[in-house]
Amino acid sequence: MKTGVIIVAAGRGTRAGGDRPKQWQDLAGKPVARWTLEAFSHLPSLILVIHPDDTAIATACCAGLDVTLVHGGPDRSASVRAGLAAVRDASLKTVLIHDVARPCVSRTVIDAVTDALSRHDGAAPALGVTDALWTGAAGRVTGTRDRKGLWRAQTPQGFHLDAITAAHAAHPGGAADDVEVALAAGLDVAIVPGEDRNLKITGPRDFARASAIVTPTRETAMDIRLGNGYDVHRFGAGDHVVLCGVKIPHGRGLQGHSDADVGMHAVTDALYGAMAMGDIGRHFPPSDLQWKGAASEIFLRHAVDLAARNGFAISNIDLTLVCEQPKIGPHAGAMTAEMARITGVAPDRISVKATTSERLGFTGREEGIAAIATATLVKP
Ligand SMILES: Nc1ccn([C@@H]2O[C@H](COP(=O)(O)OP(=O)(O)OP(=O)(O)O)[C@@H](O)[C@H]2O)c(=O)n1
Ligand SMILES: C[C@](O)(CO)[C@H](O)COP(=O)(O)O
Repeated sequence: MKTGVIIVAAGRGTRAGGDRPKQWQDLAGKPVARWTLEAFSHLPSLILVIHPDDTAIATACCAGLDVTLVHGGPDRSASVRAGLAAVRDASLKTVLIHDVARPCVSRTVIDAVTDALSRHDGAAPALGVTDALWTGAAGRVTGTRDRKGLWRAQTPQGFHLDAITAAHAAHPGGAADDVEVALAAGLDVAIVPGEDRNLKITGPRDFARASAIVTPTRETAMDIRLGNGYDVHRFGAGDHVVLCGVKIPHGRGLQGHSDADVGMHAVTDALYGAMAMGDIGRHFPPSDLQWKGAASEIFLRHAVDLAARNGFAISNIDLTLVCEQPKIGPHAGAMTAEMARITGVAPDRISVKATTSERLGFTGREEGIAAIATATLVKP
Protein backbone atom coordinates (compact mmCIF):
# COMPACT_ATOMS: atom_id res chain seq x y z
CA MET A 1 0.00 0.00 0.00
CA LYS A 2 1.38 3.41 -0.95
CA THR A 3 1.50 5.66 2.11
CA GLY A 4 1.58 9.46 2.16
CA VAL A 5 2.48 11.74 5.06
CA ILE A 6 0.85 14.88 6.41
CA ILE A 7 2.94 16.81 8.94
CA VAL A 8 0.96 19.45 10.78
CA ALA A 9 3.08 22.51 11.50
CA ALA A 10 0.65 25.40 11.55
CA GLY A 11 0.66 25.88 15.34
CA ARG A 12 2.18 28.91 17.03
CA GLY A 13 4.12 27.03 19.69
CA THR A 14 3.12 29.49 22.38
CA ARG A 15 4.02 27.16 25.28
CA ALA A 16 7.55 26.62 23.95
CA GLY A 17 8.37 30.35 23.81
CA GLY A 18 11.26 31.65 21.75
CA ASP A 19 11.55 34.21 18.97
CA ARG A 20 9.66 32.06 16.43
CA PRO A 21 7.27 29.10 16.51
CA LYS A 22 8.97 26.02 17.95
CA GLN A 23 9.04 24.09 14.66
CA TRP A 24 11.41 26.68 13.12
CA GLN A 25 13.69 26.91 16.15
CA ASP A 26 17.09 25.22 16.16
CA LEU A 27 17.47 21.68 17.42
CA ALA A 28 21.06 20.41 17.40
CA GLY A 29 21.98 22.35 14.27
CA LYS A 30 18.84 22.34 12.17
CA PRO A 31 15.21 23.42 12.56
CA VAL A 32 12.89 21.10 14.46
CA ALA A 33 10.75 20.77 11.32
CA ARG A 34 13.74 19.64 9.26
CA TRP A 35 14.40 16.72 11.63
CA THR A 36 10.75 15.74 11.38
CA LEU A 37 10.65 15.98 7.59
CA GLU A 38 13.83 13.94 7.23
CA ALA A 39 12.38 11.19 9.42
CA PHE A 40 9.67 10.67 6.78
CA SER A 41 11.59 11.52 3.62
CA HIS A 42 11.74 7.83 2.57
CA LEU A 43 7.98 7.90 1.96
CA PRO A 44 6.62 8.99 -1.44
CA SER A 45 4.41 11.99 -0.63
CA LEU A 46 5.15 14.62 2.02
CA ILE A 47 2.68 17.42 2.80
CA LEU A 48 3.70 20.07 5.33
CA VAL A 49 0.80 22.10 6.71
CA ILE A 50 1.98 25.56 7.77
CA HIS A 51 0.71 28.91 8.99
CA PRO A 52 0.49 31.42 6.10
CA ASP A 53 2.91 33.73 7.96
CA ASP A 54 5.58 31.00 7.89
CA THR A 55 5.76 30.45 4.12
CA ALA A 56 9.28 31.87 3.69
CA ILE A 57 10.83 30.12 6.67
CA ALA A 58 9.08 26.84 5.76
CA THR A 59 10.31 27.03 2.16
CA ALA A 60 13.88 27.48 3.36
CA CYS A 61 13.49 24.61 5.80
CA CYS A 62 12.32 22.24 3.04
CA ALA A 63 15.26 22.97 0.69
CA GLY A 64 16.29 19.86 -1.21
CA LEU A 65 13.29 17.82 -0.05
CA ASP A 66 10.21 17.03 -2.13
CA VAL A 67 7.56 18.64 0.09
CA THR A 68 4.18 20.19 -0.73
CA LEU A 69 3.38 23.22 1.44
CA VAL A 70 -0.25 23.78 2.40
CA HIS A 71 -1.80 26.47 4.59
CA GLY A 72 -3.43 25.19 7.76
CA GLY A 73 -6.35 26.31 9.93
CA PRO A 74 -7.04 27.75 13.37
CA ASP A 75 -6.69 24.45 15.24
CA ARG A 76 -4.93 21.11 14.74
CA SER A 77 -7.98 19.38 13.25
CA ALA A 78 -8.48 22.18 10.73
CA SER A 79 -4.83 21.87 9.73
CA VAL A 80 -5.18 18.11 9.27
CA ARG A 81 -8.26 18.65 7.10
CA ALA A 82 -6.31 21.12 4.97
CA GLY A 83 -3.58 18.52 4.56
CA LEU A 84 -6.04 15.80 3.61
CA ALA A 85 -7.69 18.09 1.05
CA ALA A 86 -4.28 18.67 -0.55
CA VAL A 87 -3.61 15.00 -1.30
CA ARG A 88 -3.46 14.74 -5.10
CA ASP A 89 -1.90 11.32 -5.64
CA ALA A 90 -4.80 8.97 -6.40
CA SER A 91 -2.55 5.94 -5.84
CA LEU A 92 -2.12 6.77 -2.13
CA LYS A 93 -4.20 4.35 -0.08
CA THR A 94 -3.00 5.19 3.42
CA VAL A 95 -1.74 8.29 5.19
CA LEU A 96 0.35 9.03 8.29
CA ILE A 97 -0.55 12.20 10.18
CA HIS A 98 2.26 13.51 12.37
CA ASP A 99 3.00 16.48 14.63
CA VAL A 100 5.94 18.54 13.44
CA ALA A 101 6.72 18.91 17.13
CA ARG A 102 7.76 15.23 17.37
CA PRO A 103 11.14 15.39 15.56
CA CYS A 104 12.68 12.35 17.26
CA VAL A 105 10.25 9.82 15.82
CA SER A 106 12.06 6.63 14.85
CA ARG A 107 11.82 4.48 11.73
CA THR A 108 10.69 1.63 13.99
CA VAL A 109 7.59 3.54 15.09
CA ILE A 110 6.83 4.76 11.55
CA ASP A 111 7.11 1.21 10.18
CA ALA A 112 4.99 -0.27 12.99
CA VAL A 113 2.15 2.15 12.25
CA THR A 114 2.41 1.59 8.50
CA ASP A 115 2.48 -2.22 8.86
CA ALA A 116 -0.57 -2.25 11.13
CA LEU A 117 -2.61 -0.51 8.41
CA SER A 118 -2.77 -3.76 6.44
CA ARG A 119 -4.89 -5.19 9.27
CA HIS A 120 -6.72 -2.17 10.72
CA ASP A 121 -8.55 1.02 9.63
CA GLY A 122 -6.07 2.99 11.68
CA ALA A 123 -3.03 2.59 13.95
CA ALA A 124 -1.15 4.86 16.31
CA PRO A 125 1.78 4.61 18.72
CA ALA A 126 1.20 4.98 22.42
CA LEU A 127 2.88 4.29 25.75
CA GLY A 128 1.05 2.71 28.66
CA VAL A 129 0.72 4.95 31.68
CA THR A 130 3.23 3.75 34.28
CA ASP A 131 2.89 6.39 36.99
CA ALA A 132 0.05 6.50 39.50
CA LEU A 133 -2.67 8.96 38.51
CA TRP A 134 -4.20 11.56 40.80
CA THR A 135 -6.65 14.34 40.54
CA GLY A 136 -5.63 17.53 42.26
CA ALA A 137 -6.72 21.07 43.02
CA ALA A 138 -5.07 24.05 44.69
CA GLY A 139 -1.83 22.12 45.13
CA ARG A 140 -3.46 19.20 46.93
CA VAL A 141 -4.28 15.67 45.86
CA THR A 142 -8.04 15.32 45.69
CA GLY A 143 -8.30 11.72 44.50
CA THR A 144 -6.76 8.88 42.55
CA ARG A 145 -7.56 7.25 39.23
CA ASP A 146 -6.99 3.72 37.99
CA ARG A 147 -4.24 3.84 35.35
CA LYS A 148 -5.18 0.40 33.96
CA GLY A 149 -6.02 0.63 30.27
CA LEU A 150 -4.77 4.21 29.92
CA TRP A 151 -2.36 5.17 27.16
CA ARG A 152 -0.32 8.25 26.27
CA ALA A 153 -1.01 8.94 22.59
CA GLN A 154 1.75 9.79 20.12
CA THR A 155 1.96 10.38 16.40
CA PRO A 156 2.24 9.40 13.53
CA GLN A 157 -1.34 8.27 13.50
CA GLY A 158 -2.03 6.26 10.35
CA PHE A 159 -5.27 5.59 8.52
CA HIS A 160 -6.79 4.49 5.27
CA LEU A 161 -7.00 7.75 3.38
CA ASP A 162 -10.66 7.61 2.34
CA ALA A 163 -11.78 6.57 5.82
CA ILE A 164 -9.97 9.34 7.72
CA THR A 165 -10.97 11.97 5.15
CA ALA A 166 -14.64 11.00 5.61
CA ALA A 167 -14.22 10.86 9.40
CA HIS A 168 -12.77 14.37 9.54
CA ALA A 169 -15.52 15.70 7.26
CA ALA A 170 -18.15 14.27 9.60
CA HIS A 171 -16.52 15.39 12.87
CA PRO A 172 -17.92 18.45 14.70
CA GLY A 173 -14.39 19.63 15.66
CA GLY A 174 -12.41 20.00 18.85
CA ALA A 175 -10.72 16.58 18.72
CA ALA A 176 -7.34 16.28 20.44
CA ASP A 177 -6.04 14.03 17.71
CA ASP A 178 -6.99 12.01 14.63
CA VAL A 179 -7.61 8.84 16.59
CA GLU A 180 -10.42 10.65 18.39
CA VAL A 181 -11.87 11.62 14.99
CA ALA A 182 -11.48 8.03 13.74
CA LEU A 183 -13.19 6.53 16.79
CA ALA A 184 -16.10 8.94 16.41
CA ALA A 185 -16.54 7.52 12.90
CA GLY A 186 -16.47 3.93 14.20
CA LEU A 187 -13.06 3.05 12.75
CA ASP A 188 -10.94 0.27 14.26
CA VAL A 189 -7.65 1.74 15.51
CA ALA A 190 -4.76 -0.45 16.68
CA ILE A 191 -2.23 0.61 19.31
CA VAL A 192 1.38 -0.03 18.31
CA PRO A 193 4.34 0.45 20.68
CA GLY A 194 5.31 4.08 21.08
CA GLU A 195 8.72 5.20 22.27
CA ASP A 196 9.87 7.56 25.02
CA ARG A 197 12.12 9.25 22.47
CA ASN A 198 9.06 10.23 20.42
CA LEU A 199 8.35 13.17 22.72
CA LYS A 200 6.38 16.21 21.65
CA ILE A 201 8.30 19.45 22.07
CA THR A 202 5.80 21.46 24.08
CA GLY A 203 7.63 23.56 26.68
CA PRO A 204 11.06 25.27 26.56
CA ARG A 205 12.80 22.41 28.42
CA ASP A 206 11.78 19.88 25.78
CA PHE A 207 14.40 21.25 23.37
CA ALA A 208 17.22 19.97 25.59
CA ARG A 209 15.55 16.56 25.88
CA ALA A 210 15.05 16.31 22.13
CA SER A 211 18.57 17.54 21.47
CA ALA A 212 20.01 14.79 23.68
CA ILE A 213 18.05 12.24 21.64
CA VAL A 214 19.06 13.40 18.17
CA THR A 215 22.70 14.16 19.00
CA PRO A 216 24.88 11.13 18.32
CA THR A 217 26.64 9.74 21.35
CA ARG A 218 29.48 7.26 21.51
CA GLU A 219 26.87 4.51 21.61
CA THR A 220 24.84 5.68 18.62
CA ALA A 221 27.49 7.30 16.40
CA MET A 222 28.97 5.47 13.44
CA ASP A 223 31.81 3.25 14.72
CA ILE A 224 34.93 3.86 12.61
CA ARG A 225 38.03 1.78 13.42
CA LEU A 226 41.56 2.08 12.12
CA GLY A 227 44.02 -0.81 12.45
CA ASN A 228 47.64 -1.29 11.49
CA GLY A 229 49.62 -4.42 10.80
CA TYR A 230 53.37 -5.00 10.43
CA ASP A 231 55.16 -8.18 9.42
CA VAL A 232 58.60 -9.35 8.34
CA HIS A 233 59.76 -12.58 6.70
CA ARG A 234 63.36 -13.47 5.91
CA PHE A 235 64.58 -14.79 2.58
CA GLY A 236 65.74 -18.40 2.29
CA ALA A 237 66.06 -21.01 -0.40
CA GLY A 238 63.44 -21.02 -3.14
CA ASP A 239 62.53 -19.80 -6.58
CA HIS A 240 59.49 -17.60 -5.85
CA VAL A 241 57.71 -15.52 -3.21
CA VAL A 242 53.96 -15.29 -2.58
CA LEU A 243 52.82 -11.73 -1.95
CA CYS A 244 49.10 -10.94 -1.45
CA GLY A 245 48.28 -14.33 -2.92
CA VAL A 246 50.29 -13.76 -6.11
CA LYS A 247 53.21 -16.07 -6.95
CA ILE A 248 56.19 -13.99 -8.11
CA PRO A 249 59.29 -15.71 -9.53
CA HIS A 250 62.37 -14.73 -7.50
CA GLY A 251 65.84 -16.13 -6.84
CA ARG A 252 64.90 -16.85 -3.22
CA GLY A 253 61.75 -17.66 -1.27
CA LEU A 254 60.40 -16.25 1.97
CA GLN A 255 60.62 -18.44 5.05
CA GLY A 256 57.83 -18.88 7.54
CA HIS A 257 55.51 -21.29 9.27
CA SER A 258 52.77 -20.70 6.67
CA ASP A 259 53.32 -19.66 3.06
CA ALA A 260 55.12 -16.55 4.43
CA ASP A 261 52.88 -14.12 2.51
CA VAL A 262 54.16 -11.09 4.39
CA GLY A 263 51.77 -8.65 2.64
CA MET A 264 48.65 -10.63 3.41
CA HIS A 265 49.78 -11.13 6.99
CA ALA A 266 50.17 -7.39 7.52
CA VAL A 267 46.68 -6.74 6.08
CA THR A 268 45.17 -9.50 8.22
CA ASP A 269 46.78 -8.05 11.35
CA ALA A 270 45.48 -4.59 10.43
CA LEU A 271 41.93 -5.99 10.40
CA TYR A 272 42.38 -7.79 13.72
CA GLY A 273 43.96 -4.63 15.11
CA ALA A 274 41.04 -2.45 14.06
CA MET A 275 38.74 -4.74 16.03
CA ALA A 276 41.19 -4.95 18.96
CA MET A 277 41.09 -8.72 18.50
CA GLY A 278 44.72 -9.70 18.64
CA ASP A 279 46.77 -10.86 15.67
CA ILE A 280 47.34 -13.85 13.41
CA GLY A 281 49.48 -15.56 16.04
CA ARG A 282 46.57 -15.52 18.50
CA HIS A 283 44.05 -16.99 16.06
CA PHE A 284 46.46 -19.36 14.26
CA PRO A 285 49.26 -20.25 16.73
CA PRO A 286 52.58 -21.19 15.03
CA SER A 287 52.78 -24.05 17.55
CA ASP A 288 49.76 -25.62 15.81
CA LEU A 289 51.14 -27.87 13.07
CA GLN A 290 47.96 -27.71 10.99
CA TRP A 291 48.94 -24.18 9.84
CA LYS A 292 52.36 -25.30 8.56
CA GLY A 293 52.59 -24.18 4.93
CA ALA A 294 48.99 -22.92 5.06
CA ALA A 295 47.81 -20.49 2.39
CA SER A 296 47.51 -17.08 4.04
CA GLU A 297 44.14 -16.63 2.38
CA ILE A 298 42.78 -18.70 5.31
CA PHE A 299 43.96 -16.06 7.79
CA LEU A 300 42.66 -13.13 5.80
CA ARG A 301 39.29 -14.78 5.30
CA HIS A 302 39.05 -15.39 9.03
CA ALA A 303 39.66 -11.71 9.83
CA VAL A 304 37.17 -10.62 7.14
CA ASP A 305 34.50 -13.00 8.51
CA LEU A 306 35.17 -11.83 12.06
CA ALA A 307 34.67 -8.21 10.96
CA ALA A 308 31.38 -9.07 9.23
CA ARG A 309 30.14 -11.05 12.25
CA ASN A 310 30.83 -8.01 14.41
CA GLY A 311 28.90 -5.72 12.08
CA PHE A 312 31.89 -4.04 10.41
CA ALA A 313 32.35 -3.34 6.71
CA ILE A 314 35.89 -2.88 5.41
CA SER A 315 36.15 0.61 4.01
CA ASN A 316 39.70 0.49 2.64
CA ILE A 317 43.04 -1.30 2.85
CA ASP A 318 46.43 0.26 2.25
CA LEU A 319 49.55 -1.91 2.07
CA THR A 320 53.20 -0.95 1.66
CA LEU A 321 55.80 -3.63 0.94
CA VAL A 322 59.39 -2.73 1.80
CA CYS A 323 61.97 -4.53 -0.34
CA GLU A 324 64.68 -3.96 -2.95
CA GLN A 325 63.65 -7.05 -4.93
CA PRO A 326 61.41 -8.36 -6.39
CA LYS A 327 59.93 -5.29 -8.06
CA ILE A 328 56.33 -5.00 -6.91
CA GLY A 329 54.92 -2.52 -9.46
CA PRO A 330 54.34 -5.07 -12.27
CA HIS A 331 52.37 -7.30 -9.85
CA ALA A 332 50.48 -4.68 -7.81
CA GLY A 333 47.35 -4.95 -9.99
CA ALA A 334 47.17 -8.72 -9.62
CA MET A 335 47.74 -8.43 -5.86
CA THR A 336 44.93 -5.88 -5.56
CA ALA A 337 42.59 -8.13 -7.55
CA GLU A 338 43.42 -11.13 -5.39
CA MET A 339 42.84 -9.23 -2.14
CA ALA A 340 39.58 -7.85 -3.56
CA ARG A 341 38.46 -11.40 -4.36
CA ILE A 342 39.24 -12.64 -0.85
CA THR A 343 37.90 -9.68 1.10
CA GLY A 344 34.93 -8.70 -1.09
CA VAL A 345 36.23 -5.11 -0.98
CA ALA A 346 36.12 -3.14 -4.26
CA PRO A 347 39.56 -2.95 -5.93
CA ASP A 348 39.49 0.85 -5.88
CA ARG A 349 39.51 0.64 -2.08
CA ILE A 350 42.60 -1.54 -1.95
CA SER A 351 46.03 -0.01 -2.39
CA VAL A 352 49.18 -2.12 -2.86
CA LYS A 353 52.41 -0.17 -3.16
CA ALA A 354 56.08 -0.65 -2.42
CA THR A 355 59.20 1.17 -1.42
CA THR A 356 62.85 0.31 -1.04
CA SER A 357 64.71 1.26 2.12
CA GLU A 358 67.50 2.86 0.13
CA ARG A 359 69.67 -0.22 0.73
CA LEU A 360 69.59 0.48 4.46
CA GLY A 361 68.85 -2.12 7.10
CA PHE A 362 67.76 -5.74 6.63
CA THR A 363 65.44 -4.96 3.72
CA GLY A 364 68.22 -2.91 2.11
CA ARG A 365 70.59 -5.85 2.45
CA GLU A 366 67.88 -8.03 0.87
CA GLU A 367 67.70 -10.31 3.88
CA GLY A 368 63.90 -10.19 3.93
CA ILE A 369 60.72 -8.27 3.12
CA ALA A 370 58.74 -6.08 5.50
CA ALA A 371 55.10 -5.07 5.08
CA ILE A 372 53.04 -2.32 6.72
CA ALA A 373 49.24 -2.23 6.33
CA THR A 374 46.38 0.00 7.42
CA ALA A 375 42.71 -0.96 7.28
CA THR A 376 39.54 0.99 8.09
CA LEU A 377 36.45 -0.73 9.41
CA VAL A 378 33.05 0.98 9.58
CA LYS A 379 29.97 -0.02 11.53
CA PRO A 380 26.98 2.19 10.58
N1 LIG B 1 -3.67 25.45 14.19
C1 LIG B 1 -2.81 24.47 14.41
C2 LIG B 1 -2.43 24.10 15.72
C3 LIG B 1 -1.50 23.09 15.88
N2 LIG B 1 -0.99 22.50 14.79
C4 LIG B 1 0.05 21.47 14.94
O1 LIG B 1 -0.39 20.43 15.79
C5 LIG B 1 0.70 19.84 16.46
C6 LIG B 1 0.42 19.63 17.94
O2 LIG B 1 0.17 20.87 18.53
P1 LIG B 1 0.97 21.55 19.71
O3 LIG B 1 2.11 20.77 20.15
O4 LIG B 1 -0.04 21.94 20.71
O5 LIG B 1 1.56 22.80 18.95
P2 LIG B 1 1.20 24.31 19.03
O6 LIG B 1 -0.26 24.50 18.81
O7 LIG B 1 2.11 24.96 18.07
O8 LIG B 1 1.64 24.66 20.51
P3 LIG B 1 0.99 25.66 21.54
O9 LIG B 1 -0.31 25.05 21.95
O10 LIG B 1 1.98 25.70 22.65
O11 LIG B 1 0.81 26.98 20.85
C7 LIG B 1 1.91 20.74 16.21
O12 LIG B 1 2.73 20.08 15.30
C8 LIG B 1 1.29 21.99 15.64
O13 LIG B 1 2.13 22.69 14.73
C9 LIG B 1 -1.38 22.87 13.52
O14 LIG B 1 -0.89 22.33 12.54
N3 LIG B 1 -2.31 23.84 13.36
C1 LIG C 1 -1.82 14.54 18.66
C2 LIG C 1 -1.02 14.56 19.93
O1 LIG C 1 0.33 14.62 19.65
C3 LIG C 1 -1.25 13.23 20.64
O2 LIG C 1 -0.53 13.16 21.81
C4 LIG C 1 -1.39 15.71 20.81
O3 LIG C 1 -2.67 15.57 21.27
C5 LIG C 1 -1.21 17.05 20.10
O4 LIG C 1 -0.78 18.05 20.95
P1 LIG C 1 -1.74 19.01 21.81
O5 LIG C 1 -0.84 19.64 22.83
O6 LIG C 1 -2.79 18.14 22.42
O7 LIG C 1 -2.28 19.99 20.83
